[in-house]
Amino acid sequence: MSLYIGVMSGTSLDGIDVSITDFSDDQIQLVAAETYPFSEQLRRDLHQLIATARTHLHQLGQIDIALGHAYSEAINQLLDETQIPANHIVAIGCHGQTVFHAPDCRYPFSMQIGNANVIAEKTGITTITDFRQRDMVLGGQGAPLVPAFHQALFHSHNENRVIANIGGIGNITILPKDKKNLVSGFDTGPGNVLMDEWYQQHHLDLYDANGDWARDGTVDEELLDILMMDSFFGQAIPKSTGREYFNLKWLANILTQVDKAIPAKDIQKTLLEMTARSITDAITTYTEDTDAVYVCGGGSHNEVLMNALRKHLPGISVETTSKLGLAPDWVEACAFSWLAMRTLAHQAGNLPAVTGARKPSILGAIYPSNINS
Ligand SMILES: Nc1ncnc2c1ncn2[C@@H]1O[C@H](COP(=O)(O)OP(=O)(O)OP(=O)(O)O)[C@@H](O)[C@H]1O
Ligand SMILES: CC(=O)N[C@H]1[C@@H]2OC[C@@H](O2)[C@@H](O)[C@@H]1O[C@H](C)C(=O)O
Repeated sequence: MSLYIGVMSGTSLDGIDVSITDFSDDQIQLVAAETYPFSEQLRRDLHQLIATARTHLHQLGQIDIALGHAYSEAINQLLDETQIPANHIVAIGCHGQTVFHAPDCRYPFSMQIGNANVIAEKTGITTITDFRQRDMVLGGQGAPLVPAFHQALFHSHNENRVIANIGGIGNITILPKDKKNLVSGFDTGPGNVLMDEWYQQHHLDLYDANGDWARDGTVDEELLDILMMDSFFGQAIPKSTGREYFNLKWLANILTQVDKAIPAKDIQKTLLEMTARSITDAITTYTEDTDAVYVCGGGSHNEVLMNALRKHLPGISVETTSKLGLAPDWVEACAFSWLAMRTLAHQAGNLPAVTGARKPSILGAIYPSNINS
């Protein structure tokens, strides 16, 4: 056994995904996975930090350490539930919580918090984090990073595949069956983030389960046209984005350009349609002869969204990654355990064709355990 842990808490702030994967004998086998909720306080602090992009350094330090403890507790809980001793785990790959992603400024950076000193100490397991910034030093976007894992796990010689992750933000990986054609991938824009934020304005829950609220709404074509005019959608690749750009302020600004009152659930349905269209436009623009699209991330549970994707991709099969043997909720966490494995093996984790980096690079910072070493 060659067991690695992956930890992902993504842009949706819906919790901490922890996976245990076995990479022995060149296989990629999910052993166990679970999502653990943030405490209400931590979720609120993270949300405020991300939504306002403002903080005191003291508070930032506190949230960084608190999140390190929350990750450690989640990891230790999964080890407890599975009865796997910590010293059977080679390493943890922890994505951390993105609080700001700025790939296109003078000194590009991507800030993930969740202190890895805490994780290495509280779990007794070597921890790897800060996966994005080395790629950015090399001129890359630092994102998306999962395409290399998608290639390792999901590439097929018989089928032209696209993997579509629909988390808070959406991103696709294009996997041509002919290996001579390069694997590519990029962020497509908002996944669930705007739908979530709009839903939270009108309900007490965090998201529109199964798309039930949107289901009864009607797409407002005028609003959709304005939403789709955003320059990010037409921007050349490589590209990546985040909540610092696509957020309620962005939406409010666009709503002022529509000279009429639109019912809230019609806005929800229009946001859903924008997510679907931005993904399917990206697929039709950048691929030829796609046979199948496999969806992962929480958006795969939204029936209305899945049907919208199908409507815009006639003749192409649209399923979830479960069909390929890995449930959609665990793809990102597994990807970061795989990236940790690559780092320890001194192998590159980024794909320059995806991020735009000048060359492949080993990614991440290693925080060695005291117990295993
Ligand atoms: N049953 C469901 N019905 C509809 N939507 C759902 C359901 N379950 C999850 N989601 C959506 O998926 C989101 C979480 O997705 P996921 O965990 O993939 O995002 P993330 O990892 O935080 O984001 P990212 O990939 O951008 O980092 C929720 O916020 C919600 O919008
Ligand atoms: C900066 C950042 O955290 N980006 C995330 C986000 O969520 C989806 C999309 O935007 C993707 O680019 C990336 O996450 C995945 C894990 C990635 O790097 O592939």
